[in-house]
Amino acid sequence: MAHQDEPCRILVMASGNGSNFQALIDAIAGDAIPNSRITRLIVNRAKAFATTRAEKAGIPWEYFNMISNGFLAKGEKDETKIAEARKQYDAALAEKILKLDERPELIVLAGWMWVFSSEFLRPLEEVGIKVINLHPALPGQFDGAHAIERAYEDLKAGKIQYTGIMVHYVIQEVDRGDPIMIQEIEWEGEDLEALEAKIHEHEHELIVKATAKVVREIVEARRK
Ligand SMILES: Nc1nc2c(c(=O)[nH]1)N[C@@H](CN(C=O)c1ccc(C(=O)N[C@@H](CCC(=O)O)C(=O)O)cc1)CN2
Ligand SMILES: NCC(=O)N[C@@H]1O[C@H](COP(=O)([O-])[O-])[C@@H](O)[C@H]1O
Repeated sequence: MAHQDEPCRILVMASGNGSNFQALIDAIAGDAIPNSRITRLIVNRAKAFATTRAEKAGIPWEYFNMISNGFLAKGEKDETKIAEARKQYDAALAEKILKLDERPELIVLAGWMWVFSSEFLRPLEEVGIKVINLHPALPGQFDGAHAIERAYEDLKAGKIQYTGIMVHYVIQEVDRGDPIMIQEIEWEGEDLEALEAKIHEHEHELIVKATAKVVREIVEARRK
């Protein structure tokens, strides 16, 4: 448990552009997320631009990938081997995080495109590390990857009248953890590219507000 007045240690995980990671960097610098520090970025894709953002912000980062780090041979198609490799990768990733000199109090998945098994989630839960995720859909609407594209198809088909985004706690069931913050987003007939841009703008605000809320809860819990 961190000392009462120490900054809340946040570890961010990303797989791509990292614009939400950047929103967190900027929010902490501008005190929109008070008394916090991003101690590390972990990416699972070598070309994730999030690493450039980390470099510019002076945040340590590392690349950790199931194939590149030797848990599965490239091109392996055997489902049993893949399933076992995923578990070993997840367990190793959790162990890596738990062994950090600066163990995080909060992990934020900011465009982390990898489904975690209990081999990752359980060891972190056991020591009280919270894991939260930004997802570009409303609870129970479009779980999983490519949510915006799927929402767009249903909007065009008139199956839904609006979409939204959320930040939620991460449990094993993908995108079914308790929501922390939810925001509905109107569709005004724009095309997919414009809708994605609008959603991303709202995401950059929501991830900051939701992270700040969880940080407050963490800091308050230290005092108990
Ligand atoms: N156990 C959980 N793991 C993750 C959660 C979660 O709620 N529970 N949230 C996701 C983030 N996410 C949606 O918000 C998500 C990301 C990726 C995928 C997915 O299908 N990934 C594939 C690989 C896809 C690719 O590499 O392009 C996979 O893991 O095999 C689904 C949902 C983060 N993890
Ligand atoms: N299922 C998870 C998922 O789809 N996450 C989405 O990845 C994007 C990351 O953007 P970024 O790399 O620019 O932050 C964001 O739109 C986020 O909601």
